[in-house]
Amino acid sequence: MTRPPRRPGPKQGRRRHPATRRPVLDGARLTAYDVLDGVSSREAYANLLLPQLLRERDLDERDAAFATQLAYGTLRAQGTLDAILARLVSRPLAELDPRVLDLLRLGAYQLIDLRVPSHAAVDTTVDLTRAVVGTGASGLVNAVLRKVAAGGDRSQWLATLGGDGDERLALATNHPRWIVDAWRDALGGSSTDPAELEQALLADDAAPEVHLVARRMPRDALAEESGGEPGPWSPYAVRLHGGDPGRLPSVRSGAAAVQDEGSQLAGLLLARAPLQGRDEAWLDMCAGPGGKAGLLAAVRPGGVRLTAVDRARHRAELVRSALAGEADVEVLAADGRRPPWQPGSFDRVLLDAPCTGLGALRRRPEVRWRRTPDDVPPLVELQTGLLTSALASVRVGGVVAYVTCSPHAAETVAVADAAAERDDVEVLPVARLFPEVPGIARGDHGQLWPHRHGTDAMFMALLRRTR
Ligand SMILES: C[S@@+](CC[C@H](N)C(=O)[O-])C[C@H]1O[C@@H](n2cnc3c(N)ncnc32)[C@H](O)[C@@H]1O
Repeated sequence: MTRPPRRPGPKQGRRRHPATRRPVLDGARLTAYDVLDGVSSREAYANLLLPQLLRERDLDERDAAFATQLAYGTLRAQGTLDAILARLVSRPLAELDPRVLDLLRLGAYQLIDLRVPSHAAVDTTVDLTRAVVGTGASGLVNAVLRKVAAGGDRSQWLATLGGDGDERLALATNHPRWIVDAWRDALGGSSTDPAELEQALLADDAAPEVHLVARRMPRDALAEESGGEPGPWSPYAVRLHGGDPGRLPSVRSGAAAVQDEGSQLAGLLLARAPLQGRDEAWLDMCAGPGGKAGLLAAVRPGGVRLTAVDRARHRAELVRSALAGEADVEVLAADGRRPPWQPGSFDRVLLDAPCTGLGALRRRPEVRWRRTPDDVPPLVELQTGLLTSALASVRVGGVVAYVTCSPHAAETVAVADAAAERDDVEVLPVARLFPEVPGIARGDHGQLWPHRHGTDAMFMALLRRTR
């Protein structure tokens, strides 16, 4: 959505003396700025901070949509915006007042991606600068943004920035270089079709549709209530094209919930896995905040007891709320690597491991700039420890589903394949359990993709204890 500024109102076109000009701040832009500031100064998560600010400030629907577009769009495009700004600011960007840098990004995003008329984008950002930083900084913001506007839109700026193939791809798709490399690697390494890689990265950057899961109600009833359509892969999924899912009575009651269709398939993987012998005890080893545990509780056969665990006490509490009203469930705050249960206690174990989240960037716009390649090795160590414990927790003949919301090879295939080298573990092919989902096989494991499946890039491996 691109819209002209609503304020400062009727006098907008008139020339005024800067000293006497009293801007009325634009609620949408101020809210978007506050999100950027929260992300950069307090490491806030945009997907948590923005809804909170929208609620507190009671913005109307139009302003709320514009604030969302500005905040998320600016965060996603940060790498490209910074590459442009670095050409126009004489100091290194890191030496700027962080508030000024955020304001420059917000203005530049409107100019290059939304094509807001330059006077509107520049004037509103200068007003915002005066209000949140002071008049001193407004001259710099004004001058730099005028140069951004003079350089044209995104495609003109990309041509100006130049760079080699991968650098250009990173800028064009709003990803850091190392994530471009990781996605290529996951899609097939050097034999990856460049057009598919670009499509995948663009899909990873696009705002996702909202997916619902019908947990304790028929899916058709949820589709009718929400005005959405049945999802193509999960028998429980409904895809929404708009609207606020939080207002739906079924979501409020817990009969349905918001859950990416890929996450639903990850839960279903555990439920569908072939098992020999008893099927009575399921474990969700990293359950917070309880999305997959909620689905497992709903789809388990009668008589199955579900234990849901999270190391973080507050996340375990969220699981408790997600499972409220369910019988035969137990929620524990515990470290999955030092389990309070006996070895071999469970028939099925879901390990939805903590990971870089590189497959869910579309819903967490700032994460791509916060993560670095250095985050990967400690996560791999944690994932490996948790998988070892998951395999110890499952009985002989039982199954472990290892899942990440990342396609990065080190935390997916490498972790699962290392475990599969043990002489008491066998790999079960994932694609066989999802014949209705094309293009899911990643060797014997499974991989969903935003550009193929319209889901997060979830990785899934299925391992069976053989002795
Ligand atoms: C990817 S999230 C799980 C998402 C969840 N399965 C869902 O669908 O809502 C990973 C979770 O693992 C938890 N975690 C991290 N280290 C852990 C550990 N050593 N033991 C148990 N849980 C852990 C984190 O607190 C986080 O809630």
